[in-house]
Amino acid sequence: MTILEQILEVKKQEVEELLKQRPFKLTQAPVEKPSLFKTLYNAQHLHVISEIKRASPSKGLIEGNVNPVQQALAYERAGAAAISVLTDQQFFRGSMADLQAVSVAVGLPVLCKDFIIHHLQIEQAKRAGASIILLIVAALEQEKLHELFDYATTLDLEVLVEVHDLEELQRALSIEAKLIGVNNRNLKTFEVDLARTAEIAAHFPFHEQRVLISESGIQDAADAVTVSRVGARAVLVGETLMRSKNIGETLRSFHVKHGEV
Ligand SMILES: O=P(O)(O)OC[C@@H](O)[C@@H](O)c1c[nH]c2ccccc12
Repeated sequence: MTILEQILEVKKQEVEELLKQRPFKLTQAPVEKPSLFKTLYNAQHLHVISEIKRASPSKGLIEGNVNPVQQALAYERAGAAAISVLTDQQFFRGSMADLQAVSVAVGLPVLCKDFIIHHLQIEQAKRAGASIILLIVAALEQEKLHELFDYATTLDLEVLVEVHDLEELQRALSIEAKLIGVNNRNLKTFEVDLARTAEIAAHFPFHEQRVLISESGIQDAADAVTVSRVGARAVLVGETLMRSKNIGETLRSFHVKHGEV
């Protein structure tokens, strides 16, 4: 079984639990967040979606003792475009409580980073204050992908649709996804290669109103230049920022000006 298959097995069990807890009570009205799409579409430089990531299946423990709110505030001060919060508990040591605390603390858009396979997870994310959810094309049948995308849209959530190859790009385009992320990490083998972004970019309809985001494996300014050159409007960065001793400096080093590289 690949790691993605293992994670999806656990997600099915989690959804069973969620079904028992239904209906959810909305404890607080979610706060209005700016649109990530608008920020990226109108930007003059490459933006950073900064991730709260304690651990991962590929890297093990990254920063187990992080205070998610302090980390998110540091990202906000440094000029992040959005905060991504891993909410998966078993494989990434995150939680919905992390997301909720971060969403209340920052004014930025907040992405619920999880493996979503059921609409109840989307409701849960919304309830915790997410303004964006992730849908991973490789984890979903096309019909389900479409259904979950439409459902999130009706809840006023933005949707980051994650792809890894050209076939998945076509699937994302066909549901009218506007925020499309290329995961440079293969979720089946953990292999990281920024060439994935270049490959997808070569077939990306930049003339339509869509933005391309390069996810995973961004380590330094040279990597940011590499993906910016092929047309990425943002990078999604976890580990490098989690380990950084100077978040402001690291993050700003990724703010490569468009058209100047
Ligand atoms: O820590 P990195 O290599 O900067 O990667 C961040 C992010 O792209 C990665 O966490 C990620 C991208 N897509 C995912 C899907 C599920 C879990 C995690 C991810």
